[in-house]
Amino acid sequence: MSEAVNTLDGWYSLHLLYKVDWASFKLLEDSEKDVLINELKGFLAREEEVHQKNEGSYAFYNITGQKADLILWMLRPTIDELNALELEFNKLKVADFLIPAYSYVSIVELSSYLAKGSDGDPYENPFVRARLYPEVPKSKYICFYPMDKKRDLDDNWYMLSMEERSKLMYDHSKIGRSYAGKIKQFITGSQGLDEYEWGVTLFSDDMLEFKNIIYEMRFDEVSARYGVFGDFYVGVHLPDESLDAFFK
Ligand code: VOV
Repeated sequence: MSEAVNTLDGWYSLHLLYKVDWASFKLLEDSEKDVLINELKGFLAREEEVHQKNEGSYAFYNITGQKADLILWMLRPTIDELNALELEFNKLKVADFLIPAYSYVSIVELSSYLAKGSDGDPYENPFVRARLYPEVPKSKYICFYPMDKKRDLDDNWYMLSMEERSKLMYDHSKIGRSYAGKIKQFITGSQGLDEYEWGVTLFSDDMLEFKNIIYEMRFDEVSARYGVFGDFYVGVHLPDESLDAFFK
């Protein structure tokens, strides 16, 4: 059996994607829309408060295309908190007009392929903590997709030796690092929690950078040989001040 990689695991992660039932929504009076939008703003303000206190984080974006209209990404120390938050969100008035499109449960993950052995508890290392309990940025654009590593007989990531996987991950990280300052990436592990093995959530102020990095990585062996991808969701940041324009 190949040696399993150790992971450091941070906040729990829940991606919720919804379509808006515009036909029903448009029948509401403006005053009813205002009540609903204000209630949603209250929910997001509470998310922002938690984010500011570094007790969790979140992102709220308008998805482009017909797969969904909205993505709400929430991070918390426990799955119980995410479970309660999902319930709270579903009880908002706006949820009467939202149709679930996709959801993804995972945990912020840091693998040890490239870790330099260091003394002490890694969970106390400030650099590690910043990765495991991250501040999600409010970049203009988001790109989210789930993915697997292949388990075919000929190409099986899980049957490679630790040395081979570490070498491949090193090459992967070299490409990733060339996008420093352009893309912020969050890898969440979902083995045993959801359909795919990882969620990839990227943020950038330039949508083209998503295409650039993902295309470049396709030529790298980790993705070219072993990457299996789910649906891609891209979208535009939906800050508080844009909610009225979005819904009305
Ligand atoms: C800004 C871009 C960027 C950077 C810097 C980066 C770097 C790194 C490092 C250093 C490491 C390993 C340590 C860790 O941090 O876990 C990883 C790990 C990982 N990555 Fe990555 N990745 C990026 C970006 C990036 C992208 C765009 C993708 C999607 C691949 C594609 O073809 O669409 C991806 C995938 C992953 C995955 C699935 C893992 C976990 C693999 C596993 O088997 O455990 N990643 N990644």
